[in-house]
Amino acid sequence: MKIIKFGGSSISSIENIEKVFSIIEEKAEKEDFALVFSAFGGVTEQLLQCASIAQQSEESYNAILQELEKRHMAIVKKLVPVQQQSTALTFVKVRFNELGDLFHGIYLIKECSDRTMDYVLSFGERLATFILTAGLRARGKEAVYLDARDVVKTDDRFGHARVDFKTTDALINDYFASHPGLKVITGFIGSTSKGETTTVGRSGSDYTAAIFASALDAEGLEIWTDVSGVMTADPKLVYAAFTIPHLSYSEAMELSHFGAKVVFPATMQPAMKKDIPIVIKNTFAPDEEGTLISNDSGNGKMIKGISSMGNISLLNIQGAGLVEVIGVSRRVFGALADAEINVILISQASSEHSICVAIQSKDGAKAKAIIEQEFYYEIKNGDMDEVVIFPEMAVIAVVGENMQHNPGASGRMFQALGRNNVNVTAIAQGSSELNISAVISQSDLQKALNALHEAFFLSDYKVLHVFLVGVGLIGKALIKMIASQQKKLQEENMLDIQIHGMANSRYMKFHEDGFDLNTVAPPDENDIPMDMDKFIDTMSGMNFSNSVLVDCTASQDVSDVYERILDAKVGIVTPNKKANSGPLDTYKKLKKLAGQRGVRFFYETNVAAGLPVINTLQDLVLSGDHIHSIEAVLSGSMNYIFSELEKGIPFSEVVAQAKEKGYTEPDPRDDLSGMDVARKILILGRDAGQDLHFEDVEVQSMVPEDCQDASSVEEFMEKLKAHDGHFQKLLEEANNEGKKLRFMATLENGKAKVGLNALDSEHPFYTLKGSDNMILFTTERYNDYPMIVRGPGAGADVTAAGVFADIIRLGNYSR
Ligand SMILES: NC(=O)C1=CN([C@@H]2O[C@H](COP(=O)(O)OP(=O)(O)OC[C@H]3O[C@@H](n4cnc5c(N)ncnc54)[C@H](OP(=O)(O)O)[C@@H]3O)[C@@H](O)[C@H]2O)C=CC1
Ligand SMILES: N[C@@H](CC=O)C(=O)O
Repeated sequence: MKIIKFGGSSISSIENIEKVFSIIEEKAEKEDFALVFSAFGGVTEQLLQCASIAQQSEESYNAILQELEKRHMAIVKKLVPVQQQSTALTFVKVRFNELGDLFHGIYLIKECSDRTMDYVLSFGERLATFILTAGLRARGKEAVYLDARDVVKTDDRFGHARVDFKTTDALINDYFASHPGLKVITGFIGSTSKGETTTVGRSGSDYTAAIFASALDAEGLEIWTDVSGVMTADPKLVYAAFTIPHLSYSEAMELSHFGAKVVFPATMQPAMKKDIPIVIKNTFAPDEEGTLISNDSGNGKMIKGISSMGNISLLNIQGAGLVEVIGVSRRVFGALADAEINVILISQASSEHSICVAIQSKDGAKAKAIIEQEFYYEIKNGDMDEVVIFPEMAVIAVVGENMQHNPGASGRMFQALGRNNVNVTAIAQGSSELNISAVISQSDLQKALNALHEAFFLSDYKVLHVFLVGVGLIGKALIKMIASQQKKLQEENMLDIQIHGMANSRYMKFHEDGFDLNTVAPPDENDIPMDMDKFIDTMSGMNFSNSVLVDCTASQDVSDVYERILDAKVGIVTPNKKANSGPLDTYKKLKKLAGQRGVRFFYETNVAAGLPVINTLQDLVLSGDHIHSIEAVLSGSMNYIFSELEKGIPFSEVVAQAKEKGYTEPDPRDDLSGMDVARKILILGRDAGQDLHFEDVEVQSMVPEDCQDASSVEEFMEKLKAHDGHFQKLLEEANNEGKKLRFMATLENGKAKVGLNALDSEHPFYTLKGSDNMILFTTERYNDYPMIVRGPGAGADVTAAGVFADIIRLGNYSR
């Protein structure tokens, strides 16, 4: 025999009741059981509401009561055929008459005692169970209504009465022995030895079910609700949370204590004592496995779930005068207990200098006052500091029986929190090693839960949360590329890349669950006006673990916020060269900060788009090589321009083509002036370990003087036409000597040079074509022949691919 309980949400409507009846009918073919029901969904709350209104001497409770009566009558009429309705309709009518009288009494005396309230609330379960019994009978079941008050005997602590198990067990067994058929039992209620109605506290119907299961030595207890069992974390905060298939009683208790509200600890006690397995099932997804709670912990996973509790305040009681003074804890906890303040977590360092106590925020001010009163003289004498209260905190706890004697859980927990910039204010772990709890700021709660969830349950699976600034040529190509690879990365590389924010210079938009990258369009006037501070605030507000800012702009304003971003332990990936080619101090500061914060700052595409130049150079330096010189063609657009010029196309036209093909900077003057290449050689020099300043780079500009100040790119392109002859002449001069024009950068002896060179056929750059780049590293190890990197060095796809590769690398690093 099993006990099967359905909660209020499972029977909140006719459609749901039909689902419950189908489950019951299917089960009845296979096994023997008794049923326990709660009140119909929402009824208990409405009865409480009526009582509260009536106490204020307002008659408006009548309207609610009438609605309730109508609802119950309507359910009877739907479940029971007309010929059989009279008993159930009469039962409902009589109960509502009684309720009307009761509320009138409360209305007259403006008072509703706990005793009266229990009686009021009992109507919810009695009405629902009676009606459902009638419904089952109408479907041909031999169903018997059992008012639990006849068998569940309690003391008279109204509201949370204690069960007299000896009497109750005997009465239940007698009843079951003498009543054949399917017993349909009211949850939540009992009665005193004098016959007064009582309720058995929070989640009382679950408790009733456990009381019956225990009394009857049932083979199992099933609790059917609206969720598919106990989840690894709160699914509202952790979207990757999943149902835990198997928990021990202790694990379930720990999890429920900290907010996994599927089962309530006290509920389990009677079942636990008799070793009766409890299964949590979902009425709306009956085929799902649910959670089994039994005396063993199931699989060997170290951590079973992560729970949390918000609205916590932390009291810090400290002072030199507390050290080695016996009785301080007794006084602290005695004072709090006297004031009926529940202590959620305690932490005291062995120095005895401070005691931290976590309590509910609502008790914060009172607790502070009480402790300060208790230690009035110590504070006055300076032996103790004033009590400090940290509001808006949360407690998170990782729970699992297999942590016992198994090192590593706390290491993984605090590493995950630290890596995601979550500050831990207090820690507690009992010697049972069933849970490790930490107090953190409430604002970090979601991030912390996700970070821990990933660390313990998805350690092979990583979610990377991308915030993209710059949705132009490169940004758009990047989105397309991620969209096309997203599924493959998820399935084959366990890396889930989601874009949650995007912005251009005018607008920004966000999506908590991640944009659909196949359909998303750049932000426009229907979105939010762009404001970099607000962009960062929204990003921080989303509080994701593993976030990365991807800057696909050429903007100084955006690179100016990198310090803030890294400081907040958010990684950066960027093709934007502004930060690394700005003041040397900034370059150094960003590198240092990324190291200190343990986050990644990747900028492979700063030089030669997707070609592996930065990584190669950094690996050379890290492995102890010394860079003697760098000789390079670093501009895809300039190489394209000067190689296409050879085909006899006018200079201004090839510049337009380079722009059209996406090789140039947003403003092609950045390329023609040599600035873009100057930035690149500066970055290479710095990554090679040299303290280079922009002034150390000698730059030859190709921008004709009268074009430099053109007020727009269009005007510049127009003005350039007048100089086609000049560039044609340069080309002819080179060609006449059997040479080709290449725009190059060199770095040697701490000096960099950028400019146009005529090179003969012996030179490695002579054969370069289109947007090719080529970089020759002459180093201590690569001395006789330089190390060479060559390939297309500009263009939307190769650049986006480089940015994408950096993003993936960053995702893999944070595993
Ligand atoms: N093209 C290439 O081959 C390569 C390019 N790069 C680098 O990639 C970066 C992007 O280049 P590309 O895509 O061609 O440039 P685009 O001009 O096509 O796009 C730039 C994007 O940045 C946005 N933007 C500009 N300023 C801001 C700001 N202050 N705040 C928010 N968004 C801003 C623009 O918005 P809006 O549309 O509103 O102006 C636009 O969406 C540059 O740094 C470039 O040097 C690096 C390697 C190769
Ligand atoms: N404009 C640049 C591309 C990005 O760095 C180039 O021409 O190489």
